[in-house]
Amino acid sequence: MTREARLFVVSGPSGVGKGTLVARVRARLSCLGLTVSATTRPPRVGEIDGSSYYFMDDAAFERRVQAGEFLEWAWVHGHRYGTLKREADRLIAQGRSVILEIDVQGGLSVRRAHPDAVLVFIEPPSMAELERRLRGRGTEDEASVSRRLADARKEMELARSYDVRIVNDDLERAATELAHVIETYETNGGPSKDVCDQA
Ligand SMILES: Nc1ncnc2c1ncn2[C@@H]1O[C@H](COP(=O)(O)OP(=O)(O)OP(=O)(O)O)[C@@H](O)[C@H]1O
Ligand SMILES: Nc1nc2c(ncn2[C@@H]2O[C@H](COP(=O)(O)O)[C@@H](O)[C@H]2O)c(=O)[nH]1
Repeated sequence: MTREARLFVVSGPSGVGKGTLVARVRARLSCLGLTVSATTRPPRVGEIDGSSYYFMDDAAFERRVQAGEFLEWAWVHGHRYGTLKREADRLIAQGRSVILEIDVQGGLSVRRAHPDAVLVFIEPPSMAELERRLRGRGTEDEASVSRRLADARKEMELARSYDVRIVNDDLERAATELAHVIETYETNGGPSKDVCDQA
């Protein structure tokens, strides 16, 4: 059986728990790659350039857009965010499946470029719980919380275009569901053990 890498897009409103879930799943499926995005958003305390994001100003981002370096990019909550082609290509070249943790506009662009990508939407148990998580994280000022909650409603309307929807209620249960989705879609295309051992 031929074994090939797959692209998995994980989207959902800001604060729903995508990063937390993906970290859990990667601890279980150690071969899974995760792209580091580029953004014009200023770094938060503790974020590291090249690891959390590639932080860049508008001019640098625009130069990369013009040079065709992005697999996808979008305006999200007032800033630009994008996946550099080389980020995904580097991981795919290693034969590993790859997760892109990106917004819905970006997810739909990825599907156009890679029709076999699997799009997973993470939903909050309720809007009240989403707000609690976003505020509880302590990273956003009041204006940013309001903007992200307003954007959340629009993003959730696009969830129906996604292949799979997972409610992140109980973290452990949701992580098991996401890991199961990835393993299921990888059945005919998962990376070989050799690839994972070398990753
Ligand atoms: N199932 C859960 N139950 C309770 N709290 C959760 C759960 N999942 C994540 N959280 C918490 O919610 C907050 C937001 O999570 P996280 O930063 O992973 O969200 P995100 O979707 O990646 O956000 P963003 O898109 O802004 O990067 C964190 O404080 C995290 O600990
Ligand atoms: N289209 C893209 N969206 C992205 C990418 N990386 C992140 N994101 C989205 O941004 C929001 C906000 O992130 P934050 O770090 O400022 O909280 C996040 O929810 C993602 O949906 C990307 O490369 N492309």
